[in-house]
Amino acid sequence: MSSLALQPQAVSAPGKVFAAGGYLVLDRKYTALVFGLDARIHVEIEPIRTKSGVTLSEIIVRSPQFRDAAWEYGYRLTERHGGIAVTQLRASHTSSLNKNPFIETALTYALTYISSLQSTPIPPSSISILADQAYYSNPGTPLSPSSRFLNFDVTLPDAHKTGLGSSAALVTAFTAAVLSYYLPRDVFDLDSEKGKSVLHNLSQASHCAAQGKVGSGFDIASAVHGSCLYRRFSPSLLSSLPAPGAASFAAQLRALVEGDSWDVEIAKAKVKMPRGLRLVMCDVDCGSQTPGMVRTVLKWREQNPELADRIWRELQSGNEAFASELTRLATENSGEAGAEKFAKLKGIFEANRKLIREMSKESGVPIEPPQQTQLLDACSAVNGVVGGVVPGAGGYDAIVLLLEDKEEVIEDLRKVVEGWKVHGESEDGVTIGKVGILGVREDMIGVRREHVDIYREWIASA
Ligand SMILES: Nc1ncnc2c1ncn2[C@@H]1O[C@H](COP(=O)(O)OP(=O)(O)O)[C@@H](O)[C@H]1O
Ligand SMILES: C[C@@](O)(CCOP(=O)(O)OP(=O)(O)O)CC(=O)O
Repeated sequence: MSSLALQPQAVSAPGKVFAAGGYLVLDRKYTALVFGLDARIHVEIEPIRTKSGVTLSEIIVRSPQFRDAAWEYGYRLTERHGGIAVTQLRASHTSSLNKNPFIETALTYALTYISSLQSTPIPPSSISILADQAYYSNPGTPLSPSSRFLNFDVTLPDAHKTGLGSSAALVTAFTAAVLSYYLPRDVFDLDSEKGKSVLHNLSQASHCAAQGKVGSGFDIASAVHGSCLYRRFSPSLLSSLPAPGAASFAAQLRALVEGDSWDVEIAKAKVKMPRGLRLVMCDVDCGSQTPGMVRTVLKWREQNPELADRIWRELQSGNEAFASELTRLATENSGEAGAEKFAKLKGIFEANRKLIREMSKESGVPIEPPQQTQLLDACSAVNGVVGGVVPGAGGYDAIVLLLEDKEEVIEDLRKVVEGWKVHGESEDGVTIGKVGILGVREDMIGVRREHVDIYREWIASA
C-alpha cells in the first residue's frame, strides 16, 4: 500500500431515537422501531501532516470542538495473528493519559480487519471528529458565520449529552472512514450492501467491546442503515471472539465480520414517515438519573413471566400496528384529511403508552413516570400533535413527539413546553426542570460519504 495512493475520506453517521420496543428488543422474539436523526457525527481521515524531516508512525485522532480532545496512537502487527495492537502515546512525560475507549477500540478492530485482508504496512494518518450541535446541550460558538460545527469549549467529560447515541454514531463513522481510507473500493465499498453489512458487524463488535457489554445493538444498526424495524442479533455471536492481541483474533474477527452467522434483521422498508409529519424531540432537565432500570425491569420480568409476557406481547403488536399505520399513511392515498387522517395513529399511541405505564407500575421502574405522563398529555393535546412517548429505556430525561410538520404546530408546542411546570407534588420526589425542543428530526438515511471540504476550517486550525 503506497501512502501516495491514499486519498482523504470523510463519512458521517446519524444519531437515533428509539421510538418503540424499549426492553422488548433485548429479546429476539420482539422488535424495535428506531428512527435515524439528522444529527450526525462526521469523521475525516487524511495523510498525517509531518514537520519536514520528521516521520511519524502514529495515528492521531482529534475532536477539535472539545478541549484537550486529542489521542495519539502507536500501532504494530502482533504475533500469532493477534491483529493490530494499538497503544496510546503520551503527549509528554508529565501528561496523564486521557483515554477514549470508543476510539481506541474502533481503531484496533478496524486496523485488525484491514490487516487480515492485506499484508502491506498501514501508513500513519490523521483523523478528525466533528459532531452536530444536537448531541450536546452545551451552547457552542461557530468558528465562522458559515460554520456548520460549533466550538463547545469544554472537555468531553464536561459535555452534557442529549442521549442521541453519540458513541454508536462515532464508532460507525470512524470505522467506515478508516476502512474507506485504507482499503481499495473493490475490497470495501461503503455504498454496497456487502460494505454496509461488514461495517455493521465490525462496528457492533467494537462498540460492544468498548462498552464492556453486549447490548441490543439498535444504535449501531440505525447509525449504519438509518430508520428501521430492528430485531437484535444473538448475543452469543460475539462471545467466542478472542480478545485483541490474543492468538487468531484477526482471522476470527474477519470470519465473524464477513460470515453469515449474523441473525440480525434490519427492515428499512417497514419504517416510513408519512408526508406532512415529523418527529420532534424534547430534552428534559432532571436532577435524577435512574441507574439499573434495564436490570430491574428484566429481573421483574423473570419473576413475573405470565404478566410480563402478556404486556410484552401486547406491546409488540401495538408497536407493529404503529409501524404499519405509518407505512400505510406514507404509501396510500387515503383521501382523509386533517385530524381524522391521524386518528388511528393517535389511538395507537394512547394504547401503547397505557401498556408502558403498566410495565412501569408493575416493575416499579419509572419508564413513563407521572411527571412524563403530564408532559406527554399536555403536548399530545396541542393541535397538530399526533402523539408522543418516552424514548428508549424511558425515564425523566426526554420525550419524542410525532406531529404535523407546520411552523404553527411547533410554535404552539413551544408555548406548552417552555416554562413547563409539573403540577402537584410528585410521589417519588423527582422534579423535572426545563424542557427544551432539540433541533433534530428524523432522517431515513444511514451512514454516508461526505465531501472532505466541509471540515477545512476545523482541520486547518487543529
Ligand atoms: N464528539 C466526540 N468526540 C470524541 N469522542 C466522543 C464524541 N462524542 C462522544 N464520544 C465518545 O462517546 C462517549 C459517550 O458515549 P455513551 O456514554 O455511550 O453516550 P451516548 O448515549 O451518547 O452514546 C464519550 O465518553 C466519548 O468517549
Ligand atoms: C432499554 C433498551 O431496550 C433501550 C435503551 O435505549 P436508549 O435509547 O435509552 O439507550 P442508550 O442510547 O443505550 O442510552 C436497552 C437496549 O436495547 O440497549
